[in-house]
Amino acid sequence: MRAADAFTIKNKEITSIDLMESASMAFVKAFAEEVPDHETSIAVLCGKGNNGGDGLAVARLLKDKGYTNVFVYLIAFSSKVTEDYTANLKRLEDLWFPLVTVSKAEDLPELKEELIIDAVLGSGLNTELDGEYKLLAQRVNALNRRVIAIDVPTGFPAEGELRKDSVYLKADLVICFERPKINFFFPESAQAMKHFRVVSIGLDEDFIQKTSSSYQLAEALDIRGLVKPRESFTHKGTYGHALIIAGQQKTMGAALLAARACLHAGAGLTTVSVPESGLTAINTALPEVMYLDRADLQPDTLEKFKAIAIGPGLGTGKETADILKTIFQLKVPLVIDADALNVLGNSPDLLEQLPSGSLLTPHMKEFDHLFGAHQSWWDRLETARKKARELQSVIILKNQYTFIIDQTGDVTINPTGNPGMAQGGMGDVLTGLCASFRAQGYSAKEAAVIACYLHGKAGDELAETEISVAASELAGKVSGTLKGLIK
Ligand SMILES: NC(=O)C1=CN([C@@H]2O[C@H](COP(=O)(O)OP(=O)(O)OC[C@H]3O[C@@H](n4cnc5c(N)ncnc54)[C@H](OP(=O)(O)O)[C@@H]3O)[C@@H](O)[C@H]2O)[C@@H](O)CC1
Ligand SMILES: [K+]
Repeated sequence: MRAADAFTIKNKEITSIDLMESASMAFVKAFAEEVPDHETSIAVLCGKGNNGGDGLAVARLLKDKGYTNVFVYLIAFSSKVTEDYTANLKRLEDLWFPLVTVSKAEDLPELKEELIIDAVLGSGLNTELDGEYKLLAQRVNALNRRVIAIDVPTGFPAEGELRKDSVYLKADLVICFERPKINFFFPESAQAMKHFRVVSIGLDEDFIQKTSSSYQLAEALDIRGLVKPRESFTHKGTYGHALIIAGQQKTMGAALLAARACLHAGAGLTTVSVPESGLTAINTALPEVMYLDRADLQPDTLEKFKAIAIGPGLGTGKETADILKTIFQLKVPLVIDADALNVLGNSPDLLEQLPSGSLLTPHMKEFDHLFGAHQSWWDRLETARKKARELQSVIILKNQYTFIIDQTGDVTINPTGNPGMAQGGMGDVLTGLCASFRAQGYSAKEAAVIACYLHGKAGDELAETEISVAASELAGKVSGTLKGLIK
């Protein structure tokens, strides 16, 4: 993003001070939606870099907009200032704006304001906070006021490991410029911020698009671009035959959920392989779904499938390992989940035989069981990027924001989904969706991106009217949600 700033200034005939003005205006517009009451008393804490420069411009623009109680505190711990900071300070001084200079954290007065705007440090941060900045952050945190940060919370690195003992100036909301930072998507970011929103500041979009970044945020438009419309004269054979190998006598529900999702996501045919005791349940609950006896899981029977998903409720015993050995010999695209992942975690030799182009769908525990324990999500994601390249497979690392890591190590972040979906069976549904899209001929990465986005989006739609979302309900909803996405 810093490169995009520089490119825009150079090529769009916009000066850096005007870009700062544009960023500050975008901030103020979003701020006004969040804090509509113009009487709110606001303290703007400004460091001496460009983040502080934004803060000074924001204070002036808030006044212009009719906010009557805006107070500026100049956090003067450093002797260095930027040019645009100085220019914005002059603009404020010309308006006789009252300014309080804070040379040491202990000099910060007992702030009376209801709301604090954090413009102390932004993306220029080069190491974790210590000294006066750390003391300042701790003092402000202790006030327990509502804090809205400009671009990033002070002390929060845009990328790299988020250490548990780091100190940040905690924000309720971050209004950040142009693109979210990768570290916003890790659970550890909760130590520094509750929510974020992104505002456009007019950076050169072509440049951003062309600049290769290892991280992409999935958007509805991407899904529209990926999903192929259904053409006339197509038939069930066009949309592939998926097989789901899942369930034991006491975990039949997992198989039913995966099969249900596979069916509703549009596979031409769905077959499920469960113990025979599950046959009645399949016939009753999912009359469209066919059954394959476990004894028939042999290479010549399996070659005909366009995708095979394995794992939900399957158990971690020898049977699962044996089935994995069989399907690893085939040329059929695979989706590996749950107990099948745990079996691979138990046997590295078998993991080495994983066919390229497979799709793995671990949650954090399954991931760490497969590839070793991790202290931070940054490290976990780095391992996922390495392993996806080594295995030439796609990894869906499930989390509040799910990461989809492709064979080149690039990461697509899925933004859909909500806490209402925190219920058992959701992973089984996702596996069914992956199998369905793989069977329909999508690549492992395409299938993963469509499945994750659709899964969360269907959940979001249900959560508009429901506190919690049941997995079976979600599985039944995906077809309608997909239709809405591609309209
Ligand atoms: N580029 C653009 O065109 C636009 C940029 N914009 C805005 O600029 C922000 C980035 O501004 P920035 O690059 O000036 O850095 P900023 O975050 O203000 O801090 C710089 C100072 O912090 C210091 N410092 C670093 N780490 C430290 C630490 N741990 N503890 C203590 N000090 C530390 C560092 O000192 P140094 O290490 O260099 O001696 C330096 O003096 C960005 O977030 C956005 O808000 C928008 O206006 C849009 C246009
Ligand atoms: K900040």
